[in-house]
Amino acid sequence: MADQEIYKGLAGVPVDYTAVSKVNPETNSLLYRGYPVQDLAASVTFEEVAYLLWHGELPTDRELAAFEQFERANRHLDPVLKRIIDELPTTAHPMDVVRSAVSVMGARDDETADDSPDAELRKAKRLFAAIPAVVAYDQRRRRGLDLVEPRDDLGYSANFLFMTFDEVPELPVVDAFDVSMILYAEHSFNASTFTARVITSTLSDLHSAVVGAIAALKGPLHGGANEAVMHTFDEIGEASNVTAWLDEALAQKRKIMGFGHRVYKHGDSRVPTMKTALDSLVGYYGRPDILDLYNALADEFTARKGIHPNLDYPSGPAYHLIGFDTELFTPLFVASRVVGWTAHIMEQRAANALIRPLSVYNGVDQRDVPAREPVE
Ligand SMILES: CC(=O)SCCNC(=O)CCNC(=O)[C@H](O)C(C)(C)COP(=O)(O)OP(=O)(O)OC[C@H]1O[C@@H](n2cnc3c(N)ncnc32)[C@H](O)[C@@H]1OP(=O)(O)O
Ligand SMILES: O=C([O-])CC(=O)C(=O)O
Repeated sequence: MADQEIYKGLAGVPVDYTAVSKVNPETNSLLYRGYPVQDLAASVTFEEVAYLLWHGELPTDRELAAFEQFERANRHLDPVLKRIIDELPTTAHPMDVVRSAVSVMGARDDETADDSPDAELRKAKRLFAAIPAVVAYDQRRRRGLDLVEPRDDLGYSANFLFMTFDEVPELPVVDAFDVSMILYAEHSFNASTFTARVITSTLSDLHSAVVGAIAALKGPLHGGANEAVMHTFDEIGEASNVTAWLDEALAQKRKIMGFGHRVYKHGDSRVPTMKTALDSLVGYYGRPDILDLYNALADEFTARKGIHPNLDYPSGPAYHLIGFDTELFTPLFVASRVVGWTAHIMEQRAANALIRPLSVYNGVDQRDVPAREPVE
């Protein structure tokens, strides 16, 4: 029945309940377990947000101390994993490296087959702790530099930057990076989270679901857009070129990366908070040219098309200013979103139903297989 209604891209279709986060396009707001994300970004660390997303409540001082201890104890790059990463060509995209790394972590985790809630939580926390070392080392090896061991006296974000750049970062940089991690951590049934839930729904394991989620995040219509934003900035060069560049891009019907959203149609709730973090980085690094280009493109594209920036738009230039190579931007998104993915994996497992929608067949009608001449 080709005239049966279908919901292409599942647009507008609610497929399950979630208590992890609430995306509200009417009020342009995002709640993590009931808390407005911009309030969390202003007052707590990424570690506390991760705890909140997994456990449903912010940690007490004692709970936070125990979690921080666990995280710091699991930060090291497993030497076996390092050897495997070293075998991967630097022509491989860093998303392929982090996806392969999580797959190896799954194969080497003693609890992979244990899907009890406690084991799932421990695996989620181990991934949270270990992914930064993979991303940081991948950037370093691409630059011909050695591994930097983690430091136990630094928080998650400061240590992440330390392992990448081999120097203790200044507070404004740590703060902006931490805010980006908080904002990227969770966003309801986006494509990568939904992928993780589909995989979990078959009763597959947590690492497999995260590997699938990374694969879904890689695409430029989703997480890959933060990298693509920087390529756009490089192409445009400077603010004065925006109009001419946009004329041509729109004439070619190109998608402008970092703009538009499936759910938010009047602006992404996270952009103002990330834009403030970008402003602070622009001031810290003395790069008003980046802000001029950012504003020129955002103002002109939104005025012409009524399409607003999404979180990837301010995050791209922010990561560039901090010093990350452009191809590493989406792996940074992975490091953060692994929290949301694993919270959803646990939620899916706790009230599972196999995810298996229907399709409406529109191929050729039933026909007979042609008779074959017998082979001599
Ligand atoms: C963290 C995140 O993952 S946020 C998303 C990151 N992705 C991007 O930034 C990639 C660029 N943006 C896009 O491709 C889209 O806005 C999406 C995929 C994010 C959402 O798209 P959808 O909800 O499926 O809407 P769709 O792609 O159908 O867009 C509706 C219309 O707006 C246009 N449009 C939407 N976004 C853009 C854009 N960034 N540039 C140019 N046109 C756009 C589409 O071409 C379409 O126009 P049409 O009706 O004339 O064909
Ligand atoms: O919600 C979405 O579709 C995409 C997004 O913004 C995210 O995953 O952060």
